[in-house]
Amino acid sequence: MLLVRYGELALKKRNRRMFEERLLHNIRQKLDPFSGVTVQQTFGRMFVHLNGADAVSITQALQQVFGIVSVSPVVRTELDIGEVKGAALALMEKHDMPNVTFKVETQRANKQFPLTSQEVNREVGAHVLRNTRHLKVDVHEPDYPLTVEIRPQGVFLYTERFPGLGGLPVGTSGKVMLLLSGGIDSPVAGYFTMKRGVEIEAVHFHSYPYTSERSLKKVEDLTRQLAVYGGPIHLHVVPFTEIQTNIREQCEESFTITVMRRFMFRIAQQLAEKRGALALSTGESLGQVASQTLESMRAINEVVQLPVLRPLIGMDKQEIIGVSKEIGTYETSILPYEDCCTVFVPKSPQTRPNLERTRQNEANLDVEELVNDAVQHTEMKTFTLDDKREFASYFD
Ligand SMILES: Nc1ncnc2c1ncn2[C@@H]1O[C@H](COP(=O)(O)OP(=O)(O)OP(=O)(O)O)[C@@H](O)[C@H]1O
Repeated sequence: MLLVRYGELALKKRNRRMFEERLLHNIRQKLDPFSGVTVQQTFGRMFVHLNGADAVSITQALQQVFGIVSVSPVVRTELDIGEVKGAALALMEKHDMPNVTFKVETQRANKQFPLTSQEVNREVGAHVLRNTRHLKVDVHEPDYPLTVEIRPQGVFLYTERFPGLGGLPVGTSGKVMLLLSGGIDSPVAGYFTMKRGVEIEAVHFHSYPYTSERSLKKVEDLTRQLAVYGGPIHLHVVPFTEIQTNIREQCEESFTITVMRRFMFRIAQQLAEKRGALALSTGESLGQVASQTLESMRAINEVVQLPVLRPLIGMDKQEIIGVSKEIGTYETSILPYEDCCTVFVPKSPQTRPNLERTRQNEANLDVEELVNDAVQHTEMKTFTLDDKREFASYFD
């Protein structure tokens, strides 16, 4: 079986129970495709009973679940030193090669056990040394620390510890609406938002026919990739052509980007309120492009009341690219595509838009009607880890 450790030990009692229940739910959901596998929560950790399923694939799946600190394949024996020695030898035999070292580390949480930790270390270590050809003991830097945990329910032995993603289980910190473009940054922002336990829904602004079906497919693929970490994700696709056309006709060219972003935020906020999301999240970082200066952010933020999370604010482009490669979104993000923001690019956009002039630029637009109309025609699709379960629906 697999031993799953989780962190955030500072959590208070009530929060801790919620954390554990949610983590258990998320692990079960993640392991749903593996038949026969069961999960059990006991004494501050979880055990995954493999029942014949492949330990490597399941460990990899668990390494994509937020809230898990590490995973170890473990062997359980009865509270009997003879059995412990046998299990220790079976675990170490596969590493019996020249120049490989080990060390037995016993933790005795069960004081009823007749031997002390030191005695278990000695007996188990001696048994392994006697029955293998090459293995040697190194107490300082062993290749394989062999942990023996003696607990009331039995003895648990393991040599490996695979790191998890850490963070909090998705669903323990409320819901956020992520503005998801087809670029590199916003999927990474979605990943970091989920890392702190937030469930996300995504919103994408699509300017058909200026932006193609292919660019929409790309955003759907990115949503699917984020669902690997967050469970099923709803994607709201907003028709944005009408608004962009109006902006182009009515606004000074240099203000089009700022005004367009204000519309995106207004619409995202309405959708967030409909769906019970408490904040927006974007892939903005400071100073990367003209629209990402503090002055721009202030002009854009002005139109919403919900908090706007910007998880990438302290990151350099190279760091963001590094994360996007690790989480598997990079290859999709760099596919050529048109975003609604790149279709009508002004020659010299305002880098420090003045608030008063921004408002004046919207004076000739029927903001409320345009926003309501876009929200009404928004289409919602749901993407899960398992593509076959994808379905589409509409809401008014
Ligand atoms: N078509 C869109 N649909 C939804 N959100 C968008 C769209 N275009 C931009 N955004 C949001 O605005 C943010 C800033 O967009 P911008 O194009 O200025 O930056 P970017 O650094 O290229 O971001 P990204 O790599 O995520 O596209 C994006 O990270 C995303 O959150």
